[in-house]
Amino acid sequence: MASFSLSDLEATIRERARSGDAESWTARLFAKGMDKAAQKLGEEAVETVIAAVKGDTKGVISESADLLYHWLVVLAIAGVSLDDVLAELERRTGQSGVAEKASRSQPG
Ligand SMILES: N=c1c2ncn([C@@H]3O[C@H](COP(=O)(O)OP(=O)(O)OP(=O)(O)O)[C@@H](O)[C@H]3O)c2ncn1[C@@H]1O[C@H](COP(=O)(O)O)[C@@H](O)[C@H]1O
Repeated sequence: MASFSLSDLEATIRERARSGDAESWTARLFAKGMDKAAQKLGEEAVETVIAAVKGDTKGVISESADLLYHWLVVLAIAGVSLDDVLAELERRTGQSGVAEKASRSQPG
C-alpha cells in the first residue's frame, strides 16, 4: 500500500499554487484559471477511459494519476476541499446503510 495520499497531493497543490513559481505546472494552471484546469480534467478523464477500454493497465494507472491530480486542482480552484467530497461520500454510505436496514426489515 502506498504511503502517499490524496491529502498529501492536495497539500502540495495548494503550496505550489501559492508559490507562483514559473516552473510549476500547478502554479501555471492556477494562473490560467478554471476553464483550462477543467479542460485538462476532461482530457485526462477521456484518456483514462480510452486506456481502460483498450485493456492498457499501465495506461489506466498513469492516466488515473493525471486525472486525480487535475481533479484536485479543479477542486482547489472551485474552493472545495478533499474533505468536503469525502464527507459527502461518507454521508451517502450512511444513507445506503439506512436504506439497506429498511429493506431488510420489510416483510417478504
Ligand atoms: N501529480 C502531478 C501531475 N500529474 C500531471 N502533471 C502535469 O500535467 C501536465 C499535463 O499533462 P499533458 O500531457 O496533458 O501536458 P501538456 O501536453 O504539456 O499540456 P497542454 O499542452 O495540453 O496544456 C504535464 O505537464 C504533467 O507534468 C502533474 N504536475 C504535478 N503533479 C504533482 O504536483 C507537484 C508539484 O508540481 P509542480 O507544480 O510542477 O511543481 C509534483 O511534485 C507532483 O506531485
